[in-house]
This record gives sequence, C-alpha cells and structure tokens, in this order.
Amino acid sequence: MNILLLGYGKMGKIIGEIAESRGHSIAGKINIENKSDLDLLDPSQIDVAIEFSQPEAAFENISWAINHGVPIVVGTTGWLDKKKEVEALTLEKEGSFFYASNFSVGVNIFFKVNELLSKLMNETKGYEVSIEEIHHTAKKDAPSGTAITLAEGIIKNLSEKDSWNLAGETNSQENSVEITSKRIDPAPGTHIIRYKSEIDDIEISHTAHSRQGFALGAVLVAEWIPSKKGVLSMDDFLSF
Ligand SMILES: NC(=O)C1=CN([C@@H]2O[C@H](COP(=O)(O)OP(=O)(O)OC[C@H]3O[C@@H](n4cnc5c(N)ncnc54)[C@H](O)[C@@H]3O)[C@@H](O)[C@H]2O)C=CC1
Ligand SMILES: O=C(O)C1=N[C@H](C(=O)O)C[C@H](O)C1
Repeated sequence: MNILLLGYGKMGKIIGEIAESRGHSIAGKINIENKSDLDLLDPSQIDVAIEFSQPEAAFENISWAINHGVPIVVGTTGWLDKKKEVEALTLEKEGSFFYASNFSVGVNIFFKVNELLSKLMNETKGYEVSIEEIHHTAKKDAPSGTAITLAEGIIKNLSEKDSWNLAGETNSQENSVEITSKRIDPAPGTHIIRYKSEIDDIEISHTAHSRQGFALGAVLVAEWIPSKKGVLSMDDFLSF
C-alpha cells in the first residue's frame, strides 16, 4: 500500500519504519514545516493516510483526507471538540474515518477490563474512583485521550458518575471522575484506575514500555481500512 504520513514526529517515524518493514511505501511525510506539500500530492495514488500530528492540526488534515477520498486513520488526541463535524463530513462524502485514543492491543484489553470493573463497582457502595495518567513532558494535551476513553467507560457503567474533570479544576463535583495528569520523562504512557474505600483500595493499571504497540496498531488498522466505509473505531477492528 501507499501510505501518507500526516505528522512525522515521534509516532510518525516509528509508524513509517513499521509500515516499510511490512512492505508498504510511504507516499509522503508531512510535518508543520512542509504542510503545503500536501497540495503537490496526487490523492488517487494514496491508499490510506495515518494522522499523528498535534491537536491544532488534526482537523484540517482529517478534512483534507476525507475531501480527497483518502481513508484516514487518526491517533492524534486533544481535538475531539471537532469529532462530530468530522463524522458528519465522513458520512456526507461516504469516506472512511478511524479514530482511536490508543492503538495498542494491551490498552484495548485494559479498556474492556475497566468497563467490567466499573460494572462490578456499580453494585458496590463506599468506593471513590479516580484516574491517573503519566506521560512524557513533550505531550501537548491533558488529560490524555486514553484517560478520556477510560473515564467514558466508567461513566457508562457507574450510575453515580456522569462527567470527568482534571484534578485541581474548579468544576470538580461528586458526580465527576477526577483525572490526574502527570508529566514525567520518558514515560510513553501509563494509566491507573483506582477505587478507594476506608477498608481497601482496588487498582488496575496499564504501562506502555515504548511507542511500538501504538505504532504497530495504527499500521494494522491502516492495512484493514481501505475496504471499509464510514465512522470506524477499535470496536470494529478488534474481535473482542
Ligand atoms: N492514539 C494513539 O495510540 C497514540 C496517540 N498519540 C498522539 O499522537 C500525536 C502525535 O504524537 P507524537 O508523534 O508523540 O508527537 P510529536 O510532537 O513527536 O510529533 C507531532 C508532529 O506533528 C507535526 N505537525 C504539526 N502540525 C502539522 C500539520 N499541520 N500537518 C502535519 N504535521 C504537523 C509536527 O511537525 C510534529 O513533527 C499526539 O496527539 C499524541 O497524543 C501518541 C501515541 C499513541
Ligand atoms: O502523547 C502520547 O505520547 C500518547 N498519547 C495518547 C493519549 O493521549 O492517550 C496515547 C498514548 O498514551 C501516548
């Protein structure tokens, strides 16, 4: 396949290496400095775009791909206020748009464990839930996209919670899941869910040892997406 990399930073570089090692070609490597090169590309020669850039850039890149009929796999976090707009554009243009806050298989298993635990905790009184995420200091958004997905999984199942907030924010309320974001180098991504009570604590965590799992997941989805249409997610891709 011919793969366009929208964003060629830490993630884009690893994704490019994995894609080439699996026999794919790189149609272009777009960064902030050369983003006008997008206009020089022939979209009909691109099988799929993989977007790992930064929060302010994602919407424009995604719109470019959908408007040019290029299926797009998006890993950038921190732009979700525009997701509904992207979904509407995807349906209007009959395009293919895939977003995941986290492409690693391990984290997607962790998402399921989080949902199961929150269902069990909904039947149990006396525990207060919270989320902690730890990432490298170059990360631009907080909380992480993964922490938001975890909070959404809890809110879906725990009847006493209907929102989330960042620790220290003034909108903190009893019905809100508190998320603490820590920035410590070189952490590629750690997420911890805690249920605390006077009697005991229950804790589950996922720790990425490198960016390899995120990058491989994005390439595997890119190989899968060209024959698919619509607004897609890890639930469509994974069989569990
Ligand atoms: N969903 C997932 O599994 C994962 C998501 N991420 C997310 O991916 C994004 C990128 O992460 P990193 O590679 O670590 O960041 P990075 O800062 O190393 O790279 C971002 C790159 O985007 C480029 N960029 C800026 N504006 C652009 C534009 N208009 N068009 C194209 N490229 C542009 C920058 O030049 C930079 O090279 C972040 O939002 C991060 O949270 C990171 C790891 C896993
Ligand atoms: O910025 C990162 O590095 C990561 N971002 C994603 C997120 O915001 O959840 C995924 C992963 O944790 C690494």
